Amino acid sequence: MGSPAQSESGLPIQPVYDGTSVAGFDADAKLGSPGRFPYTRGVYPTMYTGRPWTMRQYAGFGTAKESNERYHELVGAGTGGLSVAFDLPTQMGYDSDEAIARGEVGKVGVAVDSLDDMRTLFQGLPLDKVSTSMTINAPAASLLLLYQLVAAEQGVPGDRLTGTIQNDVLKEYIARGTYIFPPQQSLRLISDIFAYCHRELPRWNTISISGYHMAEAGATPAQEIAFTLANAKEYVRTAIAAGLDVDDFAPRLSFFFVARTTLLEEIAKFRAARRIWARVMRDEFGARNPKSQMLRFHTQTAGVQLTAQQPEVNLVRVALQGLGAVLGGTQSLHTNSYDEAIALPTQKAARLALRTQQVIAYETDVTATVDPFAGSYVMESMTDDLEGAVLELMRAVEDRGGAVAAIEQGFQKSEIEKSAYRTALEIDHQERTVVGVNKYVLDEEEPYEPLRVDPQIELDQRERLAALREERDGDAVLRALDALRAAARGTDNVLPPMREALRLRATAGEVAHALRDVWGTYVPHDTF
Ligand SMILES: CC(C)(COP(=O)(O)OP(=O)(O)OC[C@H]1O[C@@H](n2cnc3c(N)ncnc32)[C@H](O)[C@@H]1OP(=O)(O)O)[C@@H](O)C(=O)NCCC(=O)NCCSC(=O)CCC(=O)O
Repeated sequence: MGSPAQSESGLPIQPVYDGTSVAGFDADAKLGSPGRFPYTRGVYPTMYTGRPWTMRQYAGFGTAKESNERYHELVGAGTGGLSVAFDLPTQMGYDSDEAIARGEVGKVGVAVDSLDDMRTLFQGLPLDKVSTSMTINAPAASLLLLYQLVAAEQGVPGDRLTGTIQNDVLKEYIARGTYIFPPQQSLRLISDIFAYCHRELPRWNTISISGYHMAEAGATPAQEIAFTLANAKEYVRTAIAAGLDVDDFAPRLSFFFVARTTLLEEIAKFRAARRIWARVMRDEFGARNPKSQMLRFHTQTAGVQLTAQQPEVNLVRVALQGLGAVLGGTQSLHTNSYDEAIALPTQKAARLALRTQQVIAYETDVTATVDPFAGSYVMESMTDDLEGAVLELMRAVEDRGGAVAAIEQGFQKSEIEKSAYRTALEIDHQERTVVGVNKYVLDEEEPYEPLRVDPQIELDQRERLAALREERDGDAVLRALDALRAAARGTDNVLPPMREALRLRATAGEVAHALRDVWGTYVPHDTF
């Protein structure tokens, strides 16, 4: 027999697996049936034979008006859910007319400053029918409340709204960077959101606990799952300590992972993650509601694996990555556009990305049966191996005092950086093949015309803000922001006064500043 290869997590992959690889395998305990504890085989009994995953393409750029047009196009092309990308100032809690926002307005997503922008963003989209994901973290409460206010204007009550806010600040400290407040205050705000949604928006997924960005920063699959589940445990612990019942909020926790081109390990990763989470929730937190034990997740194909060289090859990579997500039982999927390593996707590239999902869903047979790899020697062995590696890393986080303490010690970040460095060296030394980059290189590439965001939109956005500040009742806004500060200083849920301020057309930036006044901001203690 040949020597074992190494998986992305550094685990051996044997050239041949056989019955001895799974000797003593207890199928009842490890797999169960689909839709039953420990959910290894998927969270729903019928999975895609009952309903396909949600095709949810992440999009947004420029102004609310331009993004609204892109959403109408996507819905017209057959996408099943919306996914909003916000620009950096919005994600950092600044308005488009602040000095710090200059040059960034509308660049990596849409600029949303106020109720007026939110209304434009969803013009003509019935919020009782479409489910909407918003990639927003530190200012998640504001954007969610603006969405609720717009829905109310459409006559849609909170209990009809479905969607997700990312709201996962712990991974922002580790990998993504759009944090505002220190960890304790961030966790308090997140618990307030859980409590508010339980009362007002019971079908809303209150958080999307994300490994994706850690993976993009270089985390291995085992690190991605371990650090994500460790963060999830921190959120659960905080909410329980704040007096919430685990079965009141845990059914609405959701997750978000990457899908790489290494298909087998990725499928094993999703299966292992479901099994681990089900046991954590039942055995460590005493969750009784099966929905609290189900790890439901969104997947995005790995952006970091896309190349600027020979960009059309990315279409092939994305198809393989998307296939892995589906074979792993994802609930929702974003397939990247082939030009994303270069710029924002063009309309044609965005459509092709959606078409890729449609081919997997409607032209292959992988949706005809649930968890097709179950019982395969290699798949069950790799699922077990990954489970072991993930549990070991989760223990390492616990040994450091849990996710927040480990973040403050720089643990997750430095582990991820080591992995990223190893991968970069392997590519440089040609130990890892990247087609078109270190092998099969073309001497001359065809020119490519990327999408560019018009700088005029920043000026337009500033004008609209100036008009808003002129028109609204400024004194009422100031009073509402004072009421928000008072709630932040005490223990009352901050969302009701925040909603009132936003309804009076306070901007998202003003709301974030009011909270900064009371809570301060987070300064990372980087250890290098
Ligand atoms: C839970 C998920 C993962 C998926 O929710 P969805 O609504 O799409 O799917 P779902 O909940 O599985 O299914 C919808 C409803 O159909 C039901 N259903 C589904 N399949 C079923 C089946 N086979 N049998 C019976 N019922 C079924 C479910 O129970 C549910 O109803 P009930 O609810 O009544 O039970 C959610 O959180 C989500 O949509 N997340 C998306 C996150 C996202 O787009 N993130 C973008 C990040 S982009 C990013 O960060 C990029 C990088 C960057 O910016 O840095």
